This record gives sequence, C-alpha cells and structure tokens, in this order.
Amino acid sequence: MLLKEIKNIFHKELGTIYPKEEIDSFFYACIEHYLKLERFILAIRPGITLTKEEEQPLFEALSELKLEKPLQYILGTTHFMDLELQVDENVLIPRPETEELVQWILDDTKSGMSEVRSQKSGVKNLKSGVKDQHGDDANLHISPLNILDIGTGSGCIAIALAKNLPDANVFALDVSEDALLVARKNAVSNGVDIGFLHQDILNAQLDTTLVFDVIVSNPPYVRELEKNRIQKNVKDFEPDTALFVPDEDPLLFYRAIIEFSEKHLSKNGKLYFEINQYLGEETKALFNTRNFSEIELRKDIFGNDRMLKAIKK
Ligand SMILES: C[S@@+](CC[C@H](N)C(=O)[O-])C[C@H]1O[C@@H](n2cnc3c(N)ncnc32)[C@H](O)[C@@H]1O
Repeated sequence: MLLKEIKNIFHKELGTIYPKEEIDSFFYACIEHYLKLERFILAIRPGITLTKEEEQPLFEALSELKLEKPLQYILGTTHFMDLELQVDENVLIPRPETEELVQWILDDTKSGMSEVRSQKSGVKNLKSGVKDQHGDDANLHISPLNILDIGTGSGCIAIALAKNLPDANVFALDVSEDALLVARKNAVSNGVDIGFLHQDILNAQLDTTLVFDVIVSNPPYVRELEKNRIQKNVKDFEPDTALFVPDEDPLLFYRAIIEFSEKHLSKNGKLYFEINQYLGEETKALFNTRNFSEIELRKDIFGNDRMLKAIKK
C-alpha cells in the first residue's frame, strides 16, 4: 500500500479522537520508529509503497492509538531532557515539568560547586598558589555529592542527574519492582551507574548511616477527586501507584519524605519536590514545624505551582 494512503487511514480512523496535528505527529513518529523513515519522506517520495510486512506495525500502532494508549507505551520509548528512555505500563511517562525540576537541581548544584571551588582555591592560593591546568587548585578535593531520587519510576530524574553530574553518587528508590526493572535497563542504556533501592518510602528501612546531600522526589500526588480532570490515556494506561493519593490525605508522601529527610539528609542538604499544582501552599506548610529553612515554591512554564525546594538546617 502507498505510505500516503496509510497516512490518510490514520486521519480517518483517529480524526474523532485527536486533533489533526497530533495525528500527523503520531504517524511520523511511527514511520520513524518502525521503518526509520524521516518525516519529509512523503514530500520527496510521494509514491513510496510499503510491503505487507512493513505495514503491519503501523496498523498495530493505529489499533492501540484508537484505544487511546499513549504513543510512548506503544513505541516503548520516550525522551527526557537529552536522554532516550524505555517505558512500559509499569512506569509513569516522564513529563516536561519534571525536566524543569531536574534543571533546577542542576543549576543549583553546578553553581554551588563552582562557589566551593572558587572559595577553596582562593584560600589555598594564599598558602600555596598551586593551580592545575584549568586554574583550579590542584590539591582541591571536593567530596562527591550523594543524591537520592525517591519514587524513581523510569529512572528519568536519577539518570538525568547522574549523566549531568558524573562525579555524584546517585541512588534511586521505588516500591515497584517492575518499575525498578525498567529504571535499571535505562541506567545501563544511558551508561550511568546508579544504586537502586527497593523500598516503601511510607515505611522506609534504610541504614541510618546513609546520608544524602540532595533528595529529590516526584511522588504520587493526584487526588481521586481530580480523576475526572485527567485524560483517558493517563487514567486507563499509566500505573495507579505512580499517580493517585487518597482525597483525605493527599500529602502523605510529602510528609513521609520530609520525615525521612530529617534522618537521611545532611546539614544544609537540599530537598526538592515536584508538587500538585493545587496544593502548593499546603505542601509548603508541611515544613512549618520542621528542621528546614528557605522553603521556595516555583512555578512551571505553564505558570502552575509545580516545584518546591527546602534546605535542611
Ligand atoms: C509520579 S511517579 C514518578 C516517576 C518518575 N520519578 C518521574 O518523575 O517520572 C511516582 C513513583 O513513586 C513510586 N511509588 C509509589 N508509592 C511508593 C512508595 N510507597 N514508596 C516508594 N515509591 C513509591 C511509584 O512506583 C512511581 O514510580
């Protein structure tokens, strides 16, 4: 069959469910993924014809798109920052808002490291004046950062941090063994070394000597009452354990992670959260009686309260 005919079938079959531009993007993502064909192929070879074997995965993807299965689960892959990650229905599909959270941590951490470097090399300079080829103190030893990602899912946060902070020791924790399996594969395919922990954060049993400099979490935060605002493709296909919390106690994970951080975050260590946009002030208030300072709420690119940072006293 002609490729352009298959494109028309995509539009005919999906036209009542998705906008035209989205159907185009599904179609081009499918031909790129299954057939390694660029999206401009139809412009340069309008008569391109596929064999039955080549058509088959496109029609299979079409049937799943009709059921509103997310394209990332159909293709089994997605992008997060500059990473390619494997995803399946055991893990949440990483969201762009979470990229903003990771970028916040990277900006803070990189500027923190250069401050420490310049302070230390300044002091040392007075005494020895020894510099390496980059102008840094040759004897300067900065101990590696220990970072923990709680509720790692696909591993997106932990892997992006490990990739961008190659000197850090990164750990990632999840209650779901199936999610950890996916995260492990993603760590391998992206060439990073991560310590995985299978734990329930609501009842964590971690050695008290394990202390982190940065703890980050995007825990489940969608209330049952918000379910009807959520699109069918999220509700029907993404894992409930990754998404939902009870209406009567929507911040249970935040409370547990703050308590955990009282024990496992170093002095001046930083805690970062992705949060429910409707519960920004309530989440911030959880820190009122806690041993934290400089609580900062931040909005995402859509203008919603989405991130929070706190520093352990
Ligand atoms: C919102 S998803 C975030 C996944 C990933 N970090 C991301 O940003 O895309 C929340 C994750 O928390 C995990 N989770 C749920 N309950 C948990 C618990 N009690 N202890 C540890 N992890 C839990 C889920 O399995 C899921 O992977």
